[in-house]
Amino acid sequence: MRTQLLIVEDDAALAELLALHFEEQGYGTAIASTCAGAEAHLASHAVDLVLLDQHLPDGRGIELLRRLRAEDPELPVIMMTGLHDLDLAIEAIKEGALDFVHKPVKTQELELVMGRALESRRLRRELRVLQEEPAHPRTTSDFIGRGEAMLKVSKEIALTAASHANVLITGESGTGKEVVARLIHAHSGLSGPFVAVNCAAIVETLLESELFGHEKGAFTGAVERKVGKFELARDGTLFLDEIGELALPLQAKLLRILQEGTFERVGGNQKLTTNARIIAATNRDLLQEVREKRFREDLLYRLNVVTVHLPPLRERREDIPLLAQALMAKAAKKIHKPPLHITDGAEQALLRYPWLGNVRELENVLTQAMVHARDGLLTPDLLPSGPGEEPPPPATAEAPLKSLDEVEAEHIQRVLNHTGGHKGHTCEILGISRPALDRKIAKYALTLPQS
Ligand SMILES: Nc1ncnc2c1ncn2[C@@H]1O[C@H](COP(=O)(O)OP(=O)(O)OP(=O)(O)O)[C@@H](O)[C@H]1O
Repeated sequence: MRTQLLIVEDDAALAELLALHFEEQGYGTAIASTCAGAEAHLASHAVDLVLLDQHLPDGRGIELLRRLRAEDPELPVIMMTGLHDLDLAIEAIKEGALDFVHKPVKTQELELVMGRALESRRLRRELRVLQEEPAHPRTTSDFIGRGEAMLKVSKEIALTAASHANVLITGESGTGKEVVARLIHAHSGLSGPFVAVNCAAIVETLLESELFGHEKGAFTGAVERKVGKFELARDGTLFLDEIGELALPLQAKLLRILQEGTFERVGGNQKLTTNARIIAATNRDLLQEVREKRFREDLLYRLNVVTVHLPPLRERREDIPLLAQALMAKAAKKIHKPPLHITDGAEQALLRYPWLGNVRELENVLTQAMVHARDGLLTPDLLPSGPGEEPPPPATAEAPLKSLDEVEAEHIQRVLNHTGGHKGHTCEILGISRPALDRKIAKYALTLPQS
């Protein structure tokens, strides 16, 4: 996507010269000869950088700069000032201009200054994204999975990464969908950031502005213009987690973006373009959701150009020992306690356990064990299925087959027993929210042991 430059200059010959020069350099350019013209252009076009002259027929450039900064504090503006106008240059910087160049403008100097301005904007954007996002594995060595099932996944990641096609990652909660999305991004060669949005964590009305941004005054509380995740993910990846939770009106909007590559901020009429690669994830069966008319079929096919399926941990138990080591090493850095030595008994327990909350549950159980361990050993009593409790029956032909509900009820009860009925810890281990736990307790009439 071309970088869009707005030249605000009333000297038509100079404006044309600059426009021509930067068009040749690959920029998209527009010219405004007045403050009013510049503001009108900015209200209806996406602009990456403004070149602003001080003397304009309907006002001073510095005043326009002040208004532009109030409207959008992230818009980079470069002032063009007279050679001896040092006071003005200083004032412009104070008002938030990123830089200034003296007139007569030398295009080479301007190129340098513009390059710096765009780079600083990119870094600021990335910094903001990093501040918003928790750290996650970025390299394949952080991704554990040596068994058959995960080798297949690794191969899919490698094949998918460079294609830039939209990807749908499916798998139960906690199987590592976000880890895989980040790996695909890290190996894609895309220059922009990885931006994650959890579609289930934000109420529908706010999700729209989170995704698309909003204009100042678009609704009560919109005191400033907000840049949405689609804009932040420019040249990068937008990770839409729990896409199955997206409400139907937003599904329609998302479909339009995927078809046309354009969108508008909430309360705005400016058509913005996006080139973000979309990676979506879900723990739902989207085909079933389509059959039940809760998910748009056309959207599913747009998102699902490539599918990566992550099997549940209980179907790749061979990875558990290695994962346990890696997850303890990771937790050690967070809680400042050393990783534990896994005893044979504990390894057997880890291999038997159902892990309905998958890798996240394993991570939480091990972190808790590290907190409680006394002698550097991981022993079975530190794990939810400790001594005194019956291990799950082996899956032989004679063993009675249980429904998923029965297994779930039994498992949640076991974790509740382990935490002494502490709901917060139980949620952490299971990787589910507090309301979800309360619903399950009511549904299965589970009992809360007193600690
Ligand atoms: N293969 C793996 N190797 C190392 N760590 C992993 C792996 N898979 C998952 N994890 C870790 O397990 C935790 C859960 O992973 P992640 O958040 O990616 O799961 P998810 O499937 O996106 O979950 P949800 O559906 O609940 O959003 C994270 O802390 C992640 O770092």
